[in-house]
Amino acid sequence: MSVSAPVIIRLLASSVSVASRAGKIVRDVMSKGELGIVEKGKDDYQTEADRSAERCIIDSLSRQYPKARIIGEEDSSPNENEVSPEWIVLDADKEVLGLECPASLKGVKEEDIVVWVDPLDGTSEYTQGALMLKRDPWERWKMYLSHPFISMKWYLSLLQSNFGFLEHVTVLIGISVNDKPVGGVIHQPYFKNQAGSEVKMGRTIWGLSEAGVGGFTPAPPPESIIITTTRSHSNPVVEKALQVMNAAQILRVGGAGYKLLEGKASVYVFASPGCKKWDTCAPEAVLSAAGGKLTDILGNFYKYGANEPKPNKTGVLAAVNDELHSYALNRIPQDLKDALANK
Ligand SMILES: Nc1ncnc2c1ncn2[C@@H]1O[C@H](COP(=O)(O)O)[C@@H](OP(=O)(O)O)[C@H]1O
Ligand SMILES: [Mg+2]
Ligand SMILES: [Mg+2]
Ligand SMILES: [Mg+2]
Repeated sequence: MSVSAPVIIRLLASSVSVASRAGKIVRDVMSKGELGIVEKGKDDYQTEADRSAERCIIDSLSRQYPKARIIGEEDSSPNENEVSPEWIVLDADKEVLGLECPASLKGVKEEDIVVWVDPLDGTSEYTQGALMLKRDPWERWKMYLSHPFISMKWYLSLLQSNFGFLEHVTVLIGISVNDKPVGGVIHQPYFKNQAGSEVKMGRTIWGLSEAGVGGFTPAPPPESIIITTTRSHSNPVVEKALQVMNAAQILRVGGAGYKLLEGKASVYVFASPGCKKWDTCAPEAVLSAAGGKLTDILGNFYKYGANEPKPNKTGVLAAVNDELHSYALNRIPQDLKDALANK
């Protein structure tokens, strides 16, 4: 790797490479079918894929950037004996390495960086996707019975959904400096790239402040207001904030990363404290590098320093441009904003 490139560029390039490897781990765990689901809290689950992908990312990055602070959702402390050598990725994406570093980021030192890692965003959709890979209806029913957190309503919607919701799953690596997300990687393990008759799985998108985005072409926003929100963590306050938007359509999809990528929606509204810093750091960096804005429901930016609280207590409001962000912010009633702020 070019040691002459500024550390932000090298770290972003390393993150692009390791995110693809983590995506392969996510697919491999699913193919094996042993998900190893652990309940962390209410509506909050972890699988073997979350744990292994996190070890792959954190070990790979911390070996190369020992002075950066790296924080992962799953808190899986690196243990030399458990990390398979194939999970250590030391190469770096060539396209990102060749980027011109913005002047404001050239002087950033490794110790100034905080990296927020969500090894698998959309765990609910991932575990539900596993059901759909069971072709035998009896096997599928038995697996459903071992997923006590999937309601009958969801089960029926899954049966209608063909491929489940695996496309909603992403791997997120967000890079912050001075509390601000400046670089982000969003990898989609189940994105299908059609090359002739061959299908290659996986796509990686990156964004760097003042430099732009790569790995995809941002679509122009839809003409009418289309909102995206949670599929699996709704509640009456979340619904109230959606009703006031006067939206032409509401798309309910999984994961924080996927909502901002999908290209079909222009605003993401989530009036709930459920998302954490690892859910929003990479998406905020990519969105803002593409001209969008992500704040809480009150319109304030979150801070991404290592000692900041992990929960995004006052919800998420994101839009593809400032105008739509202001529109959505003004529509949310003050009493709802106060209720979240005082929770
Ligand atoms: N009420 C809640 N409890 C736990 N996690 C929540 C939550 N609401 C949102 N989240 C987290 O925020 C991310 C996006 O949520 P959603 O898909 O509902 O929009 C998910 O990340 P993970 O899948 O990485 O855990 C999810 O777990
Ligand atoms: Mg989780
Ligand atoms: Mg997440
Ligand atoms: Mg996660």
